[in-house]
Amino acid sequence: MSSSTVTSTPGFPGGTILGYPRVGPRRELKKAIESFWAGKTTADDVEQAAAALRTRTRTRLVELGLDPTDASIPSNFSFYDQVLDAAVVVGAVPARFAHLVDPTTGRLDLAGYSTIARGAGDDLPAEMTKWFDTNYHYLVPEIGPDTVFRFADDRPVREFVEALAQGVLTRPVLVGPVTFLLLAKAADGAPEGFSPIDRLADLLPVYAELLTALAAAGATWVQLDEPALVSDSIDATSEQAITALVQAYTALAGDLAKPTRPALLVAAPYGDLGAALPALAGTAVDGIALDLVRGCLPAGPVAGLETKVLVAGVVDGHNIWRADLGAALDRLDAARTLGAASVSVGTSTSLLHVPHDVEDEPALDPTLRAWLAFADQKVGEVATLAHGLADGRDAVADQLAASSAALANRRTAPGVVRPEVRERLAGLSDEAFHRGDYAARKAAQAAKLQLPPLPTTTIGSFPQTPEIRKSRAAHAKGELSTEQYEAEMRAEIQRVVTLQEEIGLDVLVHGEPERNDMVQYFAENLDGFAATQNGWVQSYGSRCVRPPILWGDVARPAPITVAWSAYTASLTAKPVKGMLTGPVTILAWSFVRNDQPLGDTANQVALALRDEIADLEAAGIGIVQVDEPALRELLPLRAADQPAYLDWSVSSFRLATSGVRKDTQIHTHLCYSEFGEIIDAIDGLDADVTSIEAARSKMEILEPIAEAGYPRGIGPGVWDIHSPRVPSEAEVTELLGAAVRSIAAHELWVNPDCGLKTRRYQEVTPSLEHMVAATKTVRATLPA
Ligand SMILES: Nc1nc2c(c(=O)[nH]1)N[C@@H](CNc1ccc(C(=O)N[C@@H](CCC(=O)N[C@@H](CCC(=O)N[C@@H](CCC(=O)O)C(=O)O)C(=O)O)C(=O)O)cc1)CN2
Ligand code: MET
Ligand SMILES: [Zn+2]
Repeated sequence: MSSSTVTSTPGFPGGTILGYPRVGPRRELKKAIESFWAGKTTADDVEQAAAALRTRTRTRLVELGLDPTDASIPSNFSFYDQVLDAAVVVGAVPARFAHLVDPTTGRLDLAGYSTIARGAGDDLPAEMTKWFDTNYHYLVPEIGPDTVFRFADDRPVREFVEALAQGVLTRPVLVGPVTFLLLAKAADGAPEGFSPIDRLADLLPVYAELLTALAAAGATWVQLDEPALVSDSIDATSEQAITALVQAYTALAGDLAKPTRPALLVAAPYGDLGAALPALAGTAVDGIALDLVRGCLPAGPVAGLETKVLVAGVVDGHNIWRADLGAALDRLDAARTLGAASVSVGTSTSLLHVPHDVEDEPALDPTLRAWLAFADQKVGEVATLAHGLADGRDAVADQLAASSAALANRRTAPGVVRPEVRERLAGLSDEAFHRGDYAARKAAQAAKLQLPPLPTTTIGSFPQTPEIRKSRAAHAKGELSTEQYEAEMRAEIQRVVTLQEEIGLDVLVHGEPERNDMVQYFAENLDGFAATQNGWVQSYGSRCVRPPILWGDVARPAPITVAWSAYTASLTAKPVKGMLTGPVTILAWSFVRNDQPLGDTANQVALALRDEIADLEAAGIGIVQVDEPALRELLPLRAADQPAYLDWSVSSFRLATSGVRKDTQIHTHLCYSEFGEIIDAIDGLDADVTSIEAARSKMEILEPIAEAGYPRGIGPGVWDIHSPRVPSEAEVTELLGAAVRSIAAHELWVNPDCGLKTRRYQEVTPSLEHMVAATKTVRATLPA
């Protein structure tokens, strides 16, 4: 503990942020890395683009008021994902990728790194899953008893040196060792009962080595992100996690003395540390960053904090509403009562989850724009609050007044409250949430739809080709008339229908060519939402989304999808599945108003969807899929908060889908595989058919479903569409074989893991052909 007594760091008096967007305001990194993947540029070109982007970020952050000399500027760059980066730094490349590591340098090049992320040839990619309760995805590390940890890549040191050479003393950001291991899965072949966290003692020396190297390069602070400690959903009991936390930071901070190591800031974004806070405060780390937007403030002083910097995360890194600066200053005053050596202003999470700059949205209504803060505005808020904290509220009186005025304006602006929407919701009876007996529905649907056993279908989208995107961009710019644009989309639907008929699929889709994104599209067609032009946020790797802003009461001014689905149905004798995005997912992938409970907002969206489904049914569409891939994502990280969430989320889905006749088949689709824990909620949705991701985890998901005796239709994905790999017919046959062994064949559907929008036809056509051929093989094995 000797090191902490020599700490005299004042922390970050000008404020700090936990991280900043990495893809660039015009998605520069996405463009650079995708052209490398396409073989059009070299790894050096990508490195140069990345270095330019890092320089731009640092310059911008200094301009916005962060201090370039006290390590308040984080360095959190990544080519794809920070969890994969951590694995690469500590040498934990799964054995199956060992051939990608250069035997002389012991390093992975950008091509090898990309292969782990995306797969290539026979190399299946690492598993990908959601990062806490966000729409960001990380690559799951694979750790076994024999994984050799070594300091394999000094990229964090090189990036620190690069910044220093440009006059900016950055704070390198790394995924902390405890979170890294808690998020990892046991490598294939690990013995029963083995858990990656068992390897903590072997991993810590590598982190120590890295910290030592960073200190030698001149780093004064390093940030280690430990969000696993705010979540009960991670695969460890909280006592185990806390024990690991104490072990880790006793070793890294207590046993390793400064200046051999930099000061350590342990960050706990996304929620509340709970009992982990006093435990962490008892170690010799130099700073703790708390999420004071999602988390609570302890009631009084915390023992151990008196030697530490407390970074008070009062500016929301997860949403885009302008901060209530007065309330944030109150919170900072309260944070001062915890007894820390000093309090610095911070963001609650990295700013990775918000777009760059609200000033880059010229088309946004100016009234709405005044309510918003994107990453750059949030850095400004941090600087203002730091000023107010240091010099008193009078010093920032103008900014406080502007913040209160924006809030007051938000409360009273037209459209924020629409009485007719509120009255319709208040008048709903219990009946609006129930569909009636499944067995009767199943019989009515079977009689109407006449499908073969193991019906084949897709999840909705077909490839978003460059031509489709160009047309949409031209239409948005006014260069292509609406008439021409819609004619092109109808021609695309015609092609997609013909292809599905040729391949022999049983339930057809229209392919969603007219949608820029499954949430943004609906937001653009509903009242109460605003869409952005440049508000890109990284979702995974090079893939980005522009989350819409849900600012007012939601209503549907006119049918949205009906004409597209009806047109599709006119082209084929096969059943056509209508395609909507569910209320929970629309909320999860938007920036949602924070002035009323999420459940109320969800029900407003649900009513709009209920009307859309009624119109689809009236237009003769017999199957409607309502996607809820984000149902798991919004699940609160603390177990105590989960039942209330599951209650409103499931109810809103039922409100959307319960208005139909019993012979109308409702499908839903959920991505991601850890559904064991929400199996009851999936059951509660009461959908007739549910498709889920299963291929990347080799159908492991079927076990909890079979154990729970799940009673309705289920379509475990047999093709991992997140990878450009084409699965062989044999591979699909094997996955389907596994499925029929655990799920009753009459409830089993055959489909890919997810939509095909990110894929190319050269992958889609053979993969779907393999899927249909494999289905025929497996059908032949079924008892008559
Ligand atoms: N919101 C959301 N979250 C989600 C998913 C999802 O589908 N939506 N799926 C899961 C996985 N995440 C994903 C996230 C993004 C994408 C994706 O494909 N994103 C696209 C952008 C989609 C989009 O907004 N497309 C627009 C804009 C396309 C574009 O880049 N246009 C060019 C111009 C066109 C040209 O000349 O090529 C430009 O703006 O520069 C459109 O089609 O209209 C990308 O990164 O490339 C896929 C999956 C989980 N979370
Ligand atoms: C992320 S879930 C995607 C569902 C949507 N229907 C699609 O096929 O793209
Ligand atoms: Zn999906």
